[in-house]
Amino acid sequence: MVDPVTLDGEQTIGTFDEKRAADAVRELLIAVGENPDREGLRDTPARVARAYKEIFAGLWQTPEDVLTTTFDLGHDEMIVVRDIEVVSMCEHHLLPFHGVAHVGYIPAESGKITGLSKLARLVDVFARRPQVQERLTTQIADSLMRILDARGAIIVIEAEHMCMSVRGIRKPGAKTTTSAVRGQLRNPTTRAEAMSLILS
Ligand SMILES: Nc1nc2c(ncn2[C@@H]2O[C@H](COP(=O)(O)OP(=O)(O)OP(=O)(O)O)[C@@H](O)[C@H]2O)c(=O)[nH]1
Ligand SMILES: [Zn+2]
Repeated sequence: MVDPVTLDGEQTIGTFDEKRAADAVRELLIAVGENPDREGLRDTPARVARAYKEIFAGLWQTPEDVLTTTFDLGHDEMIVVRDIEVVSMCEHHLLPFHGVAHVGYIPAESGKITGLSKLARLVDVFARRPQVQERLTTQIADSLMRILDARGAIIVIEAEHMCMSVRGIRKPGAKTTTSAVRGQLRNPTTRAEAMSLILS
């Protein structure tokens, strides 16, 4: 058994236990009144366990793991990547929420920037965990500020929550927008410029 790892100095977790997850899914099937031994469900517990391992893979990664490649391009102005597809799991119901993330930052004066794909990877590190949309948004912003020494960061996430569409209040199509703004992007003019890039 691997030692528990500490992520972002805030979270201590164990390993993904595939057998335990499969046993739990089997129990769940029994609890809902199904027969987990019927042919169609026989492989389901193991399959669901593998799916959860993938869906929650972000629990095994740190933002530092993906923001490794940095260049000094002498570019110290705002960079925005729009419409990064995001799929995460609401921690209240373990149902997906999905939508898009827009990620912008102002690099450190040194011009330390990261590869564009790394911004999408950063989104995934935090999305692939049991989440709430607000925390997902702030964790991305805080990582950019901390790891890239960014002078500013702005993250906007628009998502639809399955827990609001397929159960409970049942309002398909309702979208939730969250934002996190840090550093120089709190300045109203800079923020407005970022928002115009995000919304364009
Ligand atoms: N703020 C926030 N709330 C969320 C998120 N995902 C789900 N929720 C909400 O979490 C709340 C949980 O409320 P509870 O009253 O404990 O659970 P519930 O009885 O299943 O609530 P209903 O969904 O209203 O039926 C619900 O209002 C969800 O809509 C999220 O990312 N952020
Ligand atoms: Zn939910």
